[in-house]
Amino acid sequence: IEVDAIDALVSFFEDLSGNLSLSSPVSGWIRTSDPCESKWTGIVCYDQTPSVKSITFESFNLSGTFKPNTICSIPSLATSIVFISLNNNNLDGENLEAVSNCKKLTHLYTSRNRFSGILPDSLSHLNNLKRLDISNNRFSGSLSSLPRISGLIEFIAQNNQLSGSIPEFDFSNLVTFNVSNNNLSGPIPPGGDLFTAASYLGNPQLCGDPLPNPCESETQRATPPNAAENSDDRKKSGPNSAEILMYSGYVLVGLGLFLVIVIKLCKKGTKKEELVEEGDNHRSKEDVDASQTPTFASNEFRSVAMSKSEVFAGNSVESGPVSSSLIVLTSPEVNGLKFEELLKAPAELLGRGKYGSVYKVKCEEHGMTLVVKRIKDWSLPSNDFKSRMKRLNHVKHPNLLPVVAFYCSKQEKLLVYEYQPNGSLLKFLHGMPTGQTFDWSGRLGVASTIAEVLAFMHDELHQDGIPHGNLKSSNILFNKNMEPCISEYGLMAINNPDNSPAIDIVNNTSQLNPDQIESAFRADIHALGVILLELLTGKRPMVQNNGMDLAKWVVSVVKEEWTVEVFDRALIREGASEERMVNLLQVAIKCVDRSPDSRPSINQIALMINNIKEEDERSMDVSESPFEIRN
Ligand SMILES: Nc1ncnc2c1ncn2[C@@H]1O[C@H](COP(=O)(O)OP(=O)(O)OP(=O)(O)O)[C@@H](O)[C@H]1O
Repeated sequence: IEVDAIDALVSFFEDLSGNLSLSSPVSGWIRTSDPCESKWTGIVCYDQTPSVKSITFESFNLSGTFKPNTICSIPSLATSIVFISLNNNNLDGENLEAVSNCKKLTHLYTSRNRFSGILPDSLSHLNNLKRLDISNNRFSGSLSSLPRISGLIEFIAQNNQLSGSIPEFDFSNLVTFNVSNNNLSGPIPPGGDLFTAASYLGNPQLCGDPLPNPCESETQRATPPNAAENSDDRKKSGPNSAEILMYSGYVLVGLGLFLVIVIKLCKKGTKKEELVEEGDNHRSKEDVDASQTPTFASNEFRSVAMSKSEVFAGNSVESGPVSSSLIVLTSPEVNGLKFEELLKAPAELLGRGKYGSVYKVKCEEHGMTLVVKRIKDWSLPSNDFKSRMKRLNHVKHPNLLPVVAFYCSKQEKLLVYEYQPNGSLLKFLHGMPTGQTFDWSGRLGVASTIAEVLAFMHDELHQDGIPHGNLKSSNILFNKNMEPCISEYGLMAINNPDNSPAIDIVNNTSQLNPDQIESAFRADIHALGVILLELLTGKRPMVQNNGMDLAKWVVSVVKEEWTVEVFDRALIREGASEERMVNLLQVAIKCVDRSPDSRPSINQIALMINNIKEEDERSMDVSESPFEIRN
């Protein structure tokens, strides 16, 4: 790295750090060392060229000033830095408009600081920006220029003092958008209703869909003059009371529908009520006759569903309040599948997990095989479940298995996925027929993909408080191209490896406070660490011979300096690089750290694993040269 860039970085950090002592030790950041070679804290460099890729100082208690001009005026830094995160410090800013000279920036995170003043217009020159988080500061001014950033997929700006109207963003491109608790006013622009009211609440002068208060012209049209007082009252009492009114309406509609269904069922006579036992399910005789083969449908599910067999295709999940018999199909591939067909189709029990049973269901007419997961006793209220489904449906990643349909009632919830023909990572690692191997580069590829998907999902769903909650090797499935996909994101109770009383046996994130949600995300990191350990050791995550779980066992062996002992013999035999296995092991051990706060962030983990993978790929290229000696 050039001297002027090093000088600029050191001055930049001096300005950031302020006078207070930092919450974590920082190494490097002196003029006599190189940021990439000496691995300065908070700096990540590119592998191929020694230049700075990202600067991350999250929760360091930095109390100085963010002066982007110091780094963004140096061409080599301005053209290399893509990621800056200064979340959760005590920073203020100076000459913030200069950040627009860092033209390559894709991520800019400045949440939870003391930034104030007008949000610089020049941010709109950051053409590559994908994610911008300025939440929880004191920024003022308008948002008018931001829609010019065409590729923006995340804009998080709640809890500031922003004013003026909301401009016309390309909402269909945004996956996260939150401007709640500002001073914004006027109507929510077209497309803004793709997000829920939570994205807009706390701006008393904002109106229109999805907020409960219509805009003035609409109010005048809808309410007689003598009702104006009432509508004012409603505004004063705040959106919560209005929301309550709205939801009460939904409840009434739901009750109405429920009554209709019950009456219809009664009219159908008692024939259907003759139940026969089948395993732990009660099924009607008629149903048993209809399909001699076992199906997955419980009587409760079947009776409600059969009385109202509907297929709701495409984005019907968006269409507002729904009755408890609703099944929503969100994938074009399953579009057109009749609900009865799904119910009657032959089903094979794949397993009974902690939270329910999983069935493979063959819908022959459609040439499709689906998987239905039946969860019992998940206390998440139906409305919360539906809004969670809606949110999850917005977040897509090619290596994340989406829910293609769902059903919910108070007693049970059904989730439908496409069947993945190549089994799970658990099976791949621990149930391979002898003679077959799962080689090092394959394992490293899986590790890097899972970390990348998890980083993406955490990024997308952190605001919503939705972690995976049940990440494990049986939930990593190989698709038809043998690519690993994470399944069951955000659907289950929260794993609690730390046995923290804070999140003990809670299965409804909406009941968690922010600290508990944070713990839940950190529990995902622990779970990822266990998967990395399974990949490295080839051992199951369960209790080992001596009564320890895998993480404890690995940590104890490494402490005794017998590190090589932990690796899967197959990897050693294959001649996998010991150095890179140790590097991955170090990442895994950090992930399973007993103190959740000491675990690295998912973005750091994804970067570290990716670096190991890139190094591995490079070494393979070079090793093809006859002069190369492999380590
Ligand atoms: N979409 C799918 N395609 C193929 N196999 C699947 C699919 N979903 C789940 N499975 C497999 O079905 C089996 C049972 O799944 P289940 O989710 O019940 O297991 P689990 O992950 O051990 O339990 P739980 O998630 O309830 O803790 C597992 O082997 C899983 O890999």
